[in-house]
Amino acid sequence: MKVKKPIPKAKEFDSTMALINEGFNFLPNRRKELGSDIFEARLLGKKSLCIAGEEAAAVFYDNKYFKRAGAAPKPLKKTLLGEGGLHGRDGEDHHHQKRMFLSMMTPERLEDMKRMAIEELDKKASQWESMDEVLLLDEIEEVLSRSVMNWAGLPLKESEVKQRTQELVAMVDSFGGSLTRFKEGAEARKSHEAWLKEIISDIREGVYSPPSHTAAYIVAMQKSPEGKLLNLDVAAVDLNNAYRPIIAAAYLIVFGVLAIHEYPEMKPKLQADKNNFSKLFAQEVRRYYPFAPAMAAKANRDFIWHGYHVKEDMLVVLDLFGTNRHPDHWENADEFIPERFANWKGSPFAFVPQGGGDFHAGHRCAGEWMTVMVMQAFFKYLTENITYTVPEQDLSYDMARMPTMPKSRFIISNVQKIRQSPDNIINHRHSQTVM
Ligand code: HEM
Repeated sequence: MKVKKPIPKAKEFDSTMALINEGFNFLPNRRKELGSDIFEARLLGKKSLCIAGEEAAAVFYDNKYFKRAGAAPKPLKKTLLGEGGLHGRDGEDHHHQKRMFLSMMTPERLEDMKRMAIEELDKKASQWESMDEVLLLDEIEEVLSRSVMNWAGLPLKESEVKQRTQELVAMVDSFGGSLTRFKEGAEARKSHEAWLKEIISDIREGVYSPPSHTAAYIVAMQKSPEGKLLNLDVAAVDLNNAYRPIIAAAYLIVFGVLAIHEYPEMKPKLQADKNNFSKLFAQEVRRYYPFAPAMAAKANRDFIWHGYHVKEDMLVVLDLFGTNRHPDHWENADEFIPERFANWKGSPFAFVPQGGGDFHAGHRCAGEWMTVMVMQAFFKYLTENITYTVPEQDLSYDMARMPTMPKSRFIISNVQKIRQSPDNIINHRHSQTVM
């Protein structure tokens, strides 16, 4: 970890606009310019400490030093995260709700999600065969949205699929500073939460009875440590948190398809899947391509770190994207090399595309196992079960847009199914193991 003393400051009086303009590169750019993995910057008018790397992540995810209450910016709560949900909780209150989320992610339930998603993908692929051009990002968003709402036990009517999918997509696509996307995300959240509140009320009144292992049932009937059902608004936010985020995997799946296109040697390796290559590939896609730029927390006490006095309530921002590419931990960090994961010793703090630390005790993403499993299964399906061509298009991606994706949203043509059934993917043994 590179630390310059005294801890340097970003050049701008307030760096919020620079963050919006530079996007994923803002934190890495400043670290490079300042020669330090720790620097001070003013963000949204608040003095903040920006940090990166394995050691930084270890401190950031230590509950002794940090809390989440009041850390997330307001616009994020109106769109991506919702208000009052798991992300902003601390201590036993957080642990209690986190246990609920993790109870949904049993191996059986993860298998259910993989099967449902691959079945939907296989149905879509049949339609793609008669289409001139397929907009892959949009199609995968719909596949994931249909399957995850089914997985979550929601009563989704065919006539509602478009609307509810668009709402999930608008919430996920809302961060990063664009006013239009913020407004769409906020509207989507209002409409989606209103729908979820009706469903939760129906479950509580016995009017609607999804299976007891589904997210809808679990959240509707979840009780606080004092034995009370969750407040309806909070229950809607948490139920949404239990399935909406899989939409983020659509962006990463499309980036994986981009990698397959740009590095032609990947396709035969994925098909052969020697030493579980598809898992290594999914991990490298999560490390290399940008999705979540950073996380914010607040210091819950005064403490000194690398000679810097972190004051209670100070905002601290961890560079997730930059940590995944930190040269201290990753050799040739800016190159796409799935094999690096074959001998990777594992670290809860150096590889943080979905947050770091411990699943139960901390804020590490509750959906990480599901994400890896779904990504791996999709990469296998897209290389083993169909063939397609990639027409001329703009596949570049804008690092200033958060979240980002290939500008063309990845178009494929001439799709042909080469297997009648998706069972080879559904029953594949190696993608059944989680992390
Ligand atoms: C590509 C897919 C995904 C990405 C990039 C992603 C990213 C993240 C990130 C960065 C965090 C914050 C970590 C922190 O607070 O320090 C998080 C938390 C969370 N994620 Fe995900 N996530 C993904 C998929 C999922 C899925 C599929 C689910 C559930 C089905 C999910 C549920 C959650 C929940 C409930 C939290 C809050 C955990 C807590 O505060 O304790 N995520 N995710």
